[in-house]
Amino acid sequence: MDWKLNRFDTLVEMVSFPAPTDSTATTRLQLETETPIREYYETILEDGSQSMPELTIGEHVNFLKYFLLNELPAPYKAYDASHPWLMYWLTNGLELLKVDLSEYYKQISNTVISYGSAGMGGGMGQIPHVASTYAGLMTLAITGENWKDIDRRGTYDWLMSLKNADGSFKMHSDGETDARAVYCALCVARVLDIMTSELTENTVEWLSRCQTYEGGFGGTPDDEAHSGYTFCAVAALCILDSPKNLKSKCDLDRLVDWISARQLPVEGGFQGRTNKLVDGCYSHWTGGLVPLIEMCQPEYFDKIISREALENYILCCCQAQNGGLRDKPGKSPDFYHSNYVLCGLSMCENKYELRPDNLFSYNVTPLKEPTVVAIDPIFGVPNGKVEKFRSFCAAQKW
Ligand SMILES: CC(C)=CCC/C(C)=C/CC/C(C)=C/COP(=O)(O)OP(=O)(O)O
Ligand SMILES: [Zn+2]
Repeated sequence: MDWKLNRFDTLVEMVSFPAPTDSTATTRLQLETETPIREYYETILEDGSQSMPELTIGEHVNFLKYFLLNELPAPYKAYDASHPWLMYWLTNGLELLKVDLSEYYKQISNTVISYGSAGMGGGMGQIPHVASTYAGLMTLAITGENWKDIDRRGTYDWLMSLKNADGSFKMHSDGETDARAVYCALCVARVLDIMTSELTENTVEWLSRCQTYEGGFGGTPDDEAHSGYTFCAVAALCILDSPKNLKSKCDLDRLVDWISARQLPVEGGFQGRTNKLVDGCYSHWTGGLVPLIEMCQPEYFDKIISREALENYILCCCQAQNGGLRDKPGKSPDFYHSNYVLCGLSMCENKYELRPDNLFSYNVTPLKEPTVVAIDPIFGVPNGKVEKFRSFCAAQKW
């Protein structure tokens, strides 16, 4: 019998599976993706002919700033229901890159508030949607403007209208129910300080039911585990109760194993679900789970994933030559990937620990000279922004 050490230095039995007799579309795609990445790493790491690339900050700033300040080209009409998302991805990406956007804060905020004050739509005149509202309010948390224009009572009543009896939420009136909706609704309720026991009744139980036999969470109970939904579910559990208590709300060990298994051995980046390809945005959706668990179980610090391998993937494979960050080599950069790859890089550069005196706030310690701003691991904006917005709201009547 063969034995090996797992990452907690415990002996485990090695299981060997027979080699597949034939390739499948999945294995072919995986090989097509990993082979050029392996070859590229070999030129850097083995013969030393190239050095590890740095974050090309200037190029990424130009890419994001151009699109923040100019009219979007025609192909972007597909984003017509995602105006608040465009504002969030571009503003947050630039803030993470330490750009001072204060001269544009008022203009950005006036645009965002035009999407609604008691739930925001995807654009002017569109029905309110929790994902648009999450993105819009996170943008306002960054800018610090127009906070008094938010109708908190109206937002609360609207969130209650989206609540299902089983504790879950719909994305919009008559819309779909999933873990994204729960995360977005709770982020909105927390930042506006309108969380009540009525709003959150049964929600922990519903989220717990989304954890699958694999250890990750599906969008709804019995769905396939996917890191987009896993991030939403686990971050939502952290909003409902301190990250310290995560282990009483889910099978934490299974979750930890599932997260570790999402880091691909050649690429170093993450996939979002079993047997799928690496993608830069999972640096946040999968990688963002790591600090939440490290805050709950400090002894797991740097044992769940390799931050170094993820940084290699981000720096070597996600940077487009002319600026912007992307899913993988061969893909074009976009705002969504630019933001979430930078969020992942920020997680790599910092250690998060719960404060002993307040289990909802955390100390952030840089692990090295940071290239990007430290992110709030639950809300996805620079650390401290949500608490400032929440304190402002807590001092107002509603
Ligand atoms: C707050 C908020 C709105 C969060 C969104 C979370 C998120 C990213 C969910 C992902 C949903 C999903 C099943 C993608 C699969 O896409 P795919 O099949 O194209 O990708 P894959 O092959 O990598 O699984
Ligand atoms: Zn992606």
